[in-house]
Amino acid sequence: MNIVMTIAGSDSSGGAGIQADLKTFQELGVYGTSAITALTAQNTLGVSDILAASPEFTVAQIQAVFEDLQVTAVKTGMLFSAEIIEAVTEELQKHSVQLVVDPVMIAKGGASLLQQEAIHALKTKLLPIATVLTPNIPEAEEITGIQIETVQDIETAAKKILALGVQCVVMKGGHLEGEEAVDMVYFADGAFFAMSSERINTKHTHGTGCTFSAALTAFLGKGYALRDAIIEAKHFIQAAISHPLNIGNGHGPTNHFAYRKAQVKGQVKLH
Ligand SMILES: Nc1ncnc2c1ncn2[C@@H]1O[C@H](COP(=O)(O)OP(=O)(O)O)[C@@H](O)[C@H]1O
Ligand SMILES: Cc1ncc(COP(=O)(O)OP(=O)(O)O)c(N)n1
Repeated sequence: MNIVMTIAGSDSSGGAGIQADLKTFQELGVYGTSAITALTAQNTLGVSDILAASPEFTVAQIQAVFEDLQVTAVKTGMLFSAEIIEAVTEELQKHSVQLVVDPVMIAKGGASLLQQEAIHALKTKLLPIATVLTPNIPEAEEITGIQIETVQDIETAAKKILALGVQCVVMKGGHLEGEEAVDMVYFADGAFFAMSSERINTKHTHGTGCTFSAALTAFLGKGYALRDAIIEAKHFIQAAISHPLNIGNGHGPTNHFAYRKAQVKGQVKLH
């Protein structure tokens, strides 16, 4: 059995965070474990409260799992504070795992899920040990200080991120405009490719980034090569966005159960 882990915050409404990750893991046939960094009181309209775990308790969860189970791939989501990032990095450095870092910063409703002063720790501690970083455009802007408006800006920002030590960066284009949702993938060795899929006209995109990075982690845990895992994760999120559940009064969740039933072949084009 392939065992993977998510280190992230709990979303009480189940569309993002730990809940989205575990549903995605289950759907992709890997065994999901978790370390919860924070509880959020949240629904499809927004986040109303946050209770962070201590760095010590976050690490205790990771240690309990790793002492007993053979985890091969880990993702991080909401990490909330510099103290949690530092503690998680120190612990993960002891293990040989593929690490997907989703640099969760702001929820769709505008709530801050990462303290401003934690961005330095993300860049200097966690990124150097990461296999792949999956920022959306605002997150890439925050990490690099570059205002991203053009494809050239995306490339410049990606190169700045790779210089921090991560092996690969997926610049997610969900926040851009256009008929296609385009993600651009850059590797430290200079390789590059872009993936595009039809942009679905929907407000039900709560947890898209969490779900994409969880699917990527699951495919890495199953032994896929990094490039193939990224492409298959894009298929997974496209299926999840294309088959809406239509629940809640705000930004509803994606459908984590659509991938197996949906016809995903040909939905993602590579450039
Ligand atoms: N409306 C959409 N239609 C199709 N794909 C989308 C849509 N919105 C986001 N995506 C895809 O979902 C994934 C997550 O992207 P994004 O929404 O930018 O992340 P985040 O949730 O971190 O803001 C990316 O692969 C992106 O291209
Ligand atoms: C607990 C928790 N973690 C992460 C997020 C943000 O998830 P993301 O996938 O970036 O989705 P949106 O916030 O853009 O919908 C969250 N809301 N809660």
